[in-house]
Amino acid sequence: MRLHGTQLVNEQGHLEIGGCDTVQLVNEFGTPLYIMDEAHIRGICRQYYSSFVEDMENAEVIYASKAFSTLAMCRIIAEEGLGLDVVSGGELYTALQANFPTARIYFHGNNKSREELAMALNAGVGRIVVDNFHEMSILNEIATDLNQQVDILLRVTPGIEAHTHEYIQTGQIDSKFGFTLPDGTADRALDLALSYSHLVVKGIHAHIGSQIFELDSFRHEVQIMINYLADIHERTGCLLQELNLGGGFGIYYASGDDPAQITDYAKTVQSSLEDACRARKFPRPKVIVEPGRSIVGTAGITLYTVGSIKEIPEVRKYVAVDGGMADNPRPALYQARYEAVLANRANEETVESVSITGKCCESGDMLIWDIDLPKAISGDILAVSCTGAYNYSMSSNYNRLTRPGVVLVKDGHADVIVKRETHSDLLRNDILPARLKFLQMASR
Ligand SMILES: Cc1ncc(COP(=O)(O)O)c(C=O)c1O
Ligand SMILES: N[C@@H](CCCC[NH3+])C(=O)O
Repeated sequence: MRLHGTQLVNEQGHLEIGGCDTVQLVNEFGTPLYIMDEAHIRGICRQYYSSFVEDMENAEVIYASKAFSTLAMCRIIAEEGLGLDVVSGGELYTALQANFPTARIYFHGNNKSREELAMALNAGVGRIVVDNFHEMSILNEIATDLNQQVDILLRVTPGIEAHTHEYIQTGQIDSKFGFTLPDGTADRALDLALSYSHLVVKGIHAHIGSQIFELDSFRHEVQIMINYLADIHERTGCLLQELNLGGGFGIYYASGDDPAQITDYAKTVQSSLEDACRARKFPRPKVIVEPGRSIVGTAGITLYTVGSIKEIPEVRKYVAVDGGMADNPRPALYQARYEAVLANRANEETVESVSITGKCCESGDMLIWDIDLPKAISGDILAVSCTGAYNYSMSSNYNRLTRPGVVLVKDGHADVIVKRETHSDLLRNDILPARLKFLQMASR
């Protein structure tokens, strides 16, 4: 397993992260357990800040909180000077409860409700990224009622098919997101938005997908978007000066993944902006990027305890852990690949190929197919790496499994930032109607 951030193997042969021995973390907090490496998250935020905000003129980095949203994470992002992308009332509520500076919040989503839009306007979020005609009209109504002028970006679908899993492509024409650019829908949306009394169009947004390695996809996106801004200027006289390019920058999960550096990504954006603006004689707009996965993905690991082991001679050896698709649905959803190590025996030679399965009642509940490990025995601790993004945030209670806790580690300190759920948490919203209570007592 490739080590990331502050991870190392210590003298006891244990995996360490944030100065904490993972075996001790398990003794203290149990498994399954998400661990987040604070120094690594902050280091990546700083790389983004210096490559975009400091090295480029007029740029902003906003963290896509869908990747991992908690109070502590919102605080870290605020402290690092980044903005925040939220896509629901829940993500917005989390940010507000963390006292995140509201002017730095961008509100996304393809089906925002009236209540969510009103919540965003009352909170004073910086930008609403308008996705569709329905939203535009209700947003104008709410803004009129509140007597507010609302700064918006229009989300356009540029017609780019980025090389990534089809479930996480978003820039292609056949997408639920945004106003289609090539067929003129985006033009109609802009004209309508300009006619609304309480909407102020500041710029445009696109997001072409996630876990993208090819920098050319981003270059292509910049060209299309600058051309579009220049077309808008020529057609309407309206000079829009904000260009949000979305997120999507890929990370390393397993061998074969070869992501570029954040600095290369920034240089690609900068040079393609300059080229495209020069070609169209268009003034360089403010550029915004909204990475999620690449800020937290490699900063997280998940610790599990090995339980049952099933060997089918000549076929496969299944090593089962005490979590699975409920805490990490990505392998089942996107055939995502992960690396892992036995955290309590991290120096040992690998001797066999096994497959790591979870404890859900599904054959597809696999975390890793075919991984080389030392001979695992029940009680070993398995650490799966690069689980910081879209794991906790996509976790579920399937099979009534309790969600793991999240521990933030730094310089030998370990703080619980999300409590482990208990069985009673599972019932917190259950209600037994009196009729059923009666039936239950009668059946005893
Ligand atoms: C609008 C938007 N912005 C940003 C992101 C973050 O993407 P990523 O986590 O790939 O950086 C997403 C997710 O794909 C998104 O839909
Ligand atoms: N949830 C996806 C990424 C989609 C991001 C949001 N548009 C993943 O885990 O890879």
